[in-house]
Amino acid sequence: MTDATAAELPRLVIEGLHKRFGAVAATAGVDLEVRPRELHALIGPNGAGKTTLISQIAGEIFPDQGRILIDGRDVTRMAAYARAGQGLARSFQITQLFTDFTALDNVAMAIQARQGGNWRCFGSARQDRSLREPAMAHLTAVGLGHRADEVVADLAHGECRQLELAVALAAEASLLLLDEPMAGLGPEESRQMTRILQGLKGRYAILLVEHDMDAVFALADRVTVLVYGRTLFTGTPDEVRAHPEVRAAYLGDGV
Ligand SMILES: Nc1ncnc2c1ncn2[C@@H]1O[C@H](COP(=O)(O)OP(=O)(O)OP(=O)(O)O)[C@@H](O)[C@H]1O
Repeated sequence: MTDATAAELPRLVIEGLHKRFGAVAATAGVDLEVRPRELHALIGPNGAGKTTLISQIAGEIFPDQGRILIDGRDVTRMAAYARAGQGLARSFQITQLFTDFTALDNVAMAIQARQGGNWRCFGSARQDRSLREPAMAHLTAVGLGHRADEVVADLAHGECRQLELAVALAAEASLLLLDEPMAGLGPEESRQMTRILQGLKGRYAILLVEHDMDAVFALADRVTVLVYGRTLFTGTPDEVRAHPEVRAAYLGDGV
């Protein structure tokens, strides 16, 4: 393989993924590719299977059929923690923040965990510049540098979202699964999160599940539309807006 072809290898490939819950086919044949440094949005009506798909990519549930490849490596049966070693991080629906610690502490702990450190020794590590400096850089990247010394319990909801993103970045993730980052945010917080994701775009491969169509169309390089657990269409935001079946199945509903 030449360097050029290696550079173009998709970060994430989903092939023919199926997952049933009893009678419900939550994922019923999904194909999807996320290219290097692409921000790829996943949209679809409620119940289309978006979260089920993200959970399979993260390794929290296993598919019945199909394959998941990260950087060409088959991870379909790999445990969730091992996928983190492949550069994968999921954020927003499952992240646990330590509410009695500061924003900076939370990010520093994520770095320490990534390095194989022990959180019980964290008190002494708080003063460790090798943790604090990169932690501050991640906080700054998500627009939270000025709140570094705030205890998490005192942060606003939107700021916790920003911190969760910093924690994912601290895990040295290069392939981010972002599950509804705008959920529960007010209009100004959503715009702030859109600006933050715009700043991360091009530095990471991102698969973004989001119902906020303004954010999706502002951010995405490409969009995949899921309907009834299947890939209906993948294209640029303009192609998705113009696609008759997508309009009928999703956008035409005034979503
Ligand atoms: N653990 C489960 N057990 C049974 N059914 C499930 C389970 N998880 C999801 N489902 C069903 O699978 C289908 C897809 O659900 P999923 O949450 O993946 O959709 P979604 O596109 O993320 O929806 P939303 O936009 O509302 O979050 C739904 O019919 C849901 O009820």
